[in-house]
Amino acid sequence: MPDPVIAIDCVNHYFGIGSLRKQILFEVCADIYSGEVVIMTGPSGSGKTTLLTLIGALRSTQEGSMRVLGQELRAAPHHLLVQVRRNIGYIFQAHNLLNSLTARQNVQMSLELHPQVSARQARQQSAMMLEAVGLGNWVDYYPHELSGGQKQRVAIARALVSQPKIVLADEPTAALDKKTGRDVVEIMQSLAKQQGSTILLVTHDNRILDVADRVINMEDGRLSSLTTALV
Ligand SMILES: Nc1ncnc2c1ncn2[C@@H]1O[C@H](COP(=O)(O)OP(=O)(O)OP(=O)(O)O)[C@@H](O)[C@H]1O
Repeated sequence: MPDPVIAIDCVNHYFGIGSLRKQILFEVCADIYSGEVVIMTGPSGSGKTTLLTLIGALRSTQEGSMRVLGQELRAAPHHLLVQVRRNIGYIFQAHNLLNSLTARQNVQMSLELHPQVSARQARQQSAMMLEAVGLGNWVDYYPHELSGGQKQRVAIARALVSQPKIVLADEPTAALDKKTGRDVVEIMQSLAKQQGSTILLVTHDNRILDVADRVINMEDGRLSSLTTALV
């Protein structure tokens, strides 16, 4: 068995201090391997987003071990966290596109963290990625000129253009209708399979569970045993 790209061991997490301190995650353990599409489900407030932000090196791991791409994140210095983040594509429910930039410029932004990619290559790769998500005719449009589904596709293109080893997606279909939501997830799945990326996707949307290789469930801060593949 190869090493997991994400190895979570006995992670606890707390919010608040003093008498307000509250435990949110309880002894969470999971191993996620290269190329896997894993969906995390669970009730609102159960701790899914918290876990995703810990994996994404966006929040400090307090207790336990969180190894991402071979790097221990707990107590890691800032520059190592930044290095890990460069290998992760993030897709959040609020797509966070910059309104003053076109679709292509929004996508291109994530390549600016990669100095080995020239500006010309970045422009070309961004346009190609938008083409891949079905927005070839929309590269020069601004976010306010695009529909919710189109904006979400721009966010996917932005997350995938740098060929990240890991894609973390939090409710990527929440604002979308059934068909668009499914399209968006299938695009993510096929692009990630082509690039060999690992996808961890949080969703309440039962209709997309079949794209997963595995489904894991969070309840009251505890990750329940992994179910076998649904496909
Ligand atoms: N910054 C914070 N400070 C204090 N409590 C927080 C903070 N962020 C989240 N929480 C609490 O932690 C718990 C887990 O929140 P989290 O967002 O991880 O859940 P979730 O499973 O992603 O929920 P949802 O499906 O509604 O997004 C909730 O009780 C929430 O109120």
